[in-house]
This record gives sequence, C-alpha cells and structure tokens, in this order.
Amino acid sequence: MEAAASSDQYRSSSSSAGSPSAPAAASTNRRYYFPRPGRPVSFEDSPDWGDDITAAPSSSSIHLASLASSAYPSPSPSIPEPSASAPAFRERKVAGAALVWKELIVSVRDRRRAVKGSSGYALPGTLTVVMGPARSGKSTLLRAIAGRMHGAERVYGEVFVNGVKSPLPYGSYGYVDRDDVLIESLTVREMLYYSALLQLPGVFSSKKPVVDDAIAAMSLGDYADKLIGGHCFNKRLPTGERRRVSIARELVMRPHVLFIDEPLYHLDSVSALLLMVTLKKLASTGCTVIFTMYQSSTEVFGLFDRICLLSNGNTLFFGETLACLQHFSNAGFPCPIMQSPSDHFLRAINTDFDRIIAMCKNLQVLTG
Ligand SMILES: Nc1ncnc2c1ncn2[C@@H]1O[C@H](COP(=O)(O)OP(=O)(O)OP(=O)(O)O)[C@@H](O)[C@H]1O
Repeated sequence: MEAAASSDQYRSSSSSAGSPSAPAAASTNRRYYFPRPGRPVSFEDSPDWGDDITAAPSSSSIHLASLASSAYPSPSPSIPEPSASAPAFRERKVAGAALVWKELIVSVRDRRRAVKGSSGYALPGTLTVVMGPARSGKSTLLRAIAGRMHGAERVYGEVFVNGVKSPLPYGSYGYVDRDDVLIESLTVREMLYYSALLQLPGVFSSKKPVVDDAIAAMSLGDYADKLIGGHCFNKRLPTGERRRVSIARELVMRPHVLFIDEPLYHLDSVSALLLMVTLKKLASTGCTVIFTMYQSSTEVFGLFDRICLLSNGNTLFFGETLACLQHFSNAGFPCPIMQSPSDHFLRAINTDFDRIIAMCKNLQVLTG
C-alpha cells in the first residue's frame, strides 16, 4: 500500500498567490511516502473562456476507461463512455479531469481512521456528491482526493488524474471551503479581479475577461458591482450570493476540477436549488465538480450524477444516484414516496435516529 501523504504542497489556486511550497522532507517512517514526479498529468487543451467551441469533453474519459478496466474495480459494471449525442455548448469549454480514487484511507490523530478504504470516480461534465451524516468523513475524503491534508493526517491509497497516478497539479483545481472568506470592503467584481491579480500571471488588462466569465458562470451579473459587505457594513450580500462569489473566486483560475465543501451550507431551499442549477450548468461546460453535502431536497438530489455515501468513514455505496435508490430498495429499504432520497438514505444508515426515536418515546411516557 502506498500513500499520497502531503501537507498542502499541491494547494489550490485560492490558498496561495505564490507557487506551491516545496515537498516536505522524506519521512524516516517508510509506511508512507511523498509522491515522486512521474508522468505528467495531461489535460485536454483548455481553450480560453469565450472561445467558440462545440465539443463536450472526451479523451480524458477514455484515459479513465482504460485505467478502470485494468486497475480499478468499479462498483458499477463499467464507466460509461461519453455520449456521442452530448449537447453542444457554446459558452466556454473546460477540460475536465477524470478522477479516480482507490482504497483511500485517511488516518487522523491517534491513528483513528476518518476514511476507511473509499473508492470512486468523478468524470468531466458531471456532479459527484459525497454524502453522509455528520462526522462521517465527507470533508476528510474530499481533502484527501484534492491532496490537501493537514499536518497530522496520513493518506493511504491511490488517486489517478486522467489515468496518471498523481496528485492534482497546482492550479489545475479549485477548492472552496465551507466558510466564505471574502473581503467585505470590495464589490464582487473587485474581489474577483483582486483574486485574479494574485493568482494569474500576465498583465492587468488580461484579467478582465476571466473575471467577467467567472461572474457569468456563477450568474452573479446582478450583484457584480454590489459591495460584499458584512460586519461593519450595513448592507451584506445574501448568503447564497456570497457562496457564489467564493466559487467564482476559484473559477478565475479556470480549474479542471472544482471541489466544494458543503456548497449549500446555510442556504435556504430556493437559494440551494439555484446554486445547484448553476453548478450543473458549470459542469455541463466540461468541469469535473465534486462536493460534500449533508442532505438535500428531492429537486437538488435529482441534479446529482453520482453519489458516494459515507457512514462512519465507510463507503456504503458509490455509483449513479438512480442505482443508489435501487440498491437501498434491493436491501429492503425502498424510498417512500414523498420522501427526499437523501433523507431516506441518511435515516437508513444513521443509527442516531433510533436513539432519537427512543428519546421521543421516553418523553411521551414522561409527559403522559
Ligand atoms: N485532523 C484531524 N484530527 C482529528 N480528527 C479529525 C481530523 N480530521 C477529521 N477528524 C475526525 O474525523 C471525523 C470525520 O470528520 P469530517 O470533518 O471529515 O466529517 P464530515 O462528514 O465532513 O462532518 P461534518 O459534516 O460534521 O463536518 C470526525 O470525527 C472528525 O473529528
């Protein structure tokens, strides 16, 4: 077993304006090692945003298909080839990356395992959700796939990017944390422009189209010149729009893969649906989008392509969302009509519910 243990030397665009830090010194403990430079990860030619394009991503998936047939025991029979009849998108094209993680184990302090052997994949142009109850290891798994581990954490297992066993190269992915860290005295456009200045090479003038595209991709047109606000400012951008700004901040780097920890954190149901539709649209341009979520409404659930269901660090299911419903039904837990599938899955896998029901019964007895 080998490991991709790293601190955060492969940081996402937003985490540092400079280049990634040098790999840490090799450990004397040979149970894990730092990845050595190997075959470089190849992404599709990623044309600049705004180019006239018609094609959906294709060859990165072919890399993955060949990989999957040889090395990765997929829970589904095979990874589907991209459909020949995929719709043509004329807005912009992003070369997504096919990600495969295999038997990922993350041990945290005291050698406790927060993730216990998770396998799965995320394809260009799709939404993949990591779902599970609180403290089931969702954020830890997301960080492990992105290669953003904290000091004491150790990762064992393999991550393939477009068929190459490698961490995601610097700048090729965006990572949006759960909490929005924004500069409140700037407008949305200024914030994104500032972010582009810090992260992208080139002259000032070349950043404008990138910022405009990020604003369009996150449907922030109406808010572009509004103050982000908060704290000492009277006006504050609504929570849903703040979340969009955080995501747009990553999009200025034109990432191949976008990781989002709880995109719907603190959002009401309408803002949540709106944001997910925006993410679906973003994915349809070719970007690989993977995110964590505690629960979702039925409408939001219908937008996901694949689900990785975690409980206490164990992957209970990985595959297409419809297959997940079938899986639970076959196991004797059919999803009741009128119930959100995500609520149903959580209820089926979370033993806390039994405890709560017992508590409620006790309460009824006590109060008569
Ligand atoms: N660096 C760490 N050190 C110690 N424990 C950790 C560390 N990272 C994660 N854990 C533990 O691993 C478990 C899973 O944490 P994680 O944050 O990944 O879960 P989660 O499903 O995202 O939960 P939530 O939705 O509540 O944030 C938790 O019990 C957490 O305390």
